Amino acid sequence: MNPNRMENPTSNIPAMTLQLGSFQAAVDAKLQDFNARNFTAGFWQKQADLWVQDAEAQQSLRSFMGWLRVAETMLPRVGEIEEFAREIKDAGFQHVVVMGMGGSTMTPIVFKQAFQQGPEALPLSVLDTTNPATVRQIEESVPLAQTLFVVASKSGTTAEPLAFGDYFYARLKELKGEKAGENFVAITDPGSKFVTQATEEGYRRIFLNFAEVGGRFSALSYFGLVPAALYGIDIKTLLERAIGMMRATGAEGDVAQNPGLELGVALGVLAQQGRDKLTLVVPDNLTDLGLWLEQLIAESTGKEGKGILPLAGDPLNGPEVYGQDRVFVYVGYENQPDEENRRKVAALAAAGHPVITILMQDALDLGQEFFRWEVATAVASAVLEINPFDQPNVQAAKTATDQLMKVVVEQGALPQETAPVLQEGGLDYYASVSGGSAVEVLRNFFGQSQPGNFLCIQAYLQETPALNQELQELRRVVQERLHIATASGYGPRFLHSTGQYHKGGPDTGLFLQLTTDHAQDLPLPGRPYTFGTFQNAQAAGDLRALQDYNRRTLRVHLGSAGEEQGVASLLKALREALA
Ligand SMILES: O=P(O)(O)OC[C@H]1O[C@H](O)[C@H](O)[C@@H](O)[C@@H]1O
Repeated sequence: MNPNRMENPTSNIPAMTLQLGSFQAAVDAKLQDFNARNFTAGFWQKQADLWVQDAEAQQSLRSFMGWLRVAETMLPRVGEIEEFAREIKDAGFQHVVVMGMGGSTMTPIVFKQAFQQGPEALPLSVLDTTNPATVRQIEESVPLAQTLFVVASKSGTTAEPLAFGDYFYARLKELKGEKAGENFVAITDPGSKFVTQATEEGYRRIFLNFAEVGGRFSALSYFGLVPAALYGIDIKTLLERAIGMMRATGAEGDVAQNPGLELGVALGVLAQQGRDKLTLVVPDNLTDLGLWLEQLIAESTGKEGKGILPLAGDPLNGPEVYGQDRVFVYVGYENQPDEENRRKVAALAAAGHPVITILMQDALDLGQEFFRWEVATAVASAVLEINPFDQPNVQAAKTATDQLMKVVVEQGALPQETAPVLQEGGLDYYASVSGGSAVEVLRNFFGQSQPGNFLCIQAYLQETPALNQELQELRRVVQERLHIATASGYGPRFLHSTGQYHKGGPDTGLFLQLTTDHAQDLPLPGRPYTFGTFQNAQAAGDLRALQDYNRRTLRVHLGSAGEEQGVASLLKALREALA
């Protein structure tokens, strides 16, 4: 590492190159306009009228800007967190499972992929799905009595983390009786209801985070740092590099060039010009950074019919395949050639697509990058004149799910479904389009596609490498035949991420929901329903919410065909439908 890094931190900011082609002039004009309005100074002073004009919205916006200086707040607490990590190791723990949704677990997911486990540290798993097969898989893969469960929920009221906590607490009680709490840690906001529960259940430790730091902006707070320290990451350096980026973006006064402002203005202006699909290209060891960026950008900007749609994992192809709605962002490492990706991205730039490139020195630069992207997301939201810190349409799916769960509690099962438009080969198709065969239903559904649209696969299934491959192939077929963007997410994870954009952003999505019968379901202790019913209710609730927003939806229930086999049949029909 460069020994001068802390003396002059801004000199080590990872290189960012913007190749904006014909969009450069519009971006420059907006930058000039922002600079003339002293945007950077106002930004750090939390001047809410830079975003919205409504007084109530301004007040709410200001109250969620604690992330601006959270890295500085956390730096003196590094000792406390590292001491805790040592205590856990000394107590004989052998594994850590972080459980939560959205912003509360996305950062550990990135860390687990981007870093090697530290030599003195513990292996890490993350649970962020109600899928019973996944819960079971995690349970079977860890030594339960020697596992530390970190329940991470800012609000302390999110249904999933509370269910995960209750499930594993009951399992630990069977093993350790009244001492079960020794294996549990909470990260939550002061005063949340969960603080009371965790205290009553004798949790080993409760880390109180900060009310003014929102979930998706919490990477550099306890939510990101406690799992990072347990996994053996040098959190001091991570924070120091984030502080370097704070300075570069004007935390200590004016700067000649502000990398967060430049990125944010570019993304905001490009979106206004129709380049609203932010297509992420990363090397294999950074694919989960794509998930982190998705939740940050989609949930912050996807509202009021506007927004930037970040796409993680959209197949990288030749320029002729893409429409005019793309901006490509490559994030990689200076010293990692990643030749194929870089060559393809260069071809896209040469063909006139806007391309942004960010090269990090090593994974610890993620500290800086989290902060750069947080600033850029807030800036892009100012260009779009929206409040980046609320998520008004996430609630729609939660409310619909809650209503369905009420029926489950009262009547013992989810309400009867309407009949599918088609049943074929063990698969049930539910859609507003009809057809006499799967091929026809798919042809009619995708026949609605227009330039600038996107396919969104919503898989309420067990994530496996084989299924990932199949879904990727499905995306490739749609991308190559229809020339539209493709997104894919596992439910309920994406509900706490891109789900906001799906309902609050522009009406350009074609939503393909995949559900299954849960062959090996798991009961939830103290509740009259199973994980499987919970996941099905989440799928049904979100489908209802999407339909309430008049989105185009197709649900394919894979039934008991087996998930991989079911998707394989669907893929076969899709190939024929789009031939
Ligand atoms: O941390 P929690 O309060 O449990 O919230 C978890 C997630 O829930 C919601 O869906 C929000 O839209 C996300 O921004 C948040 O990260």
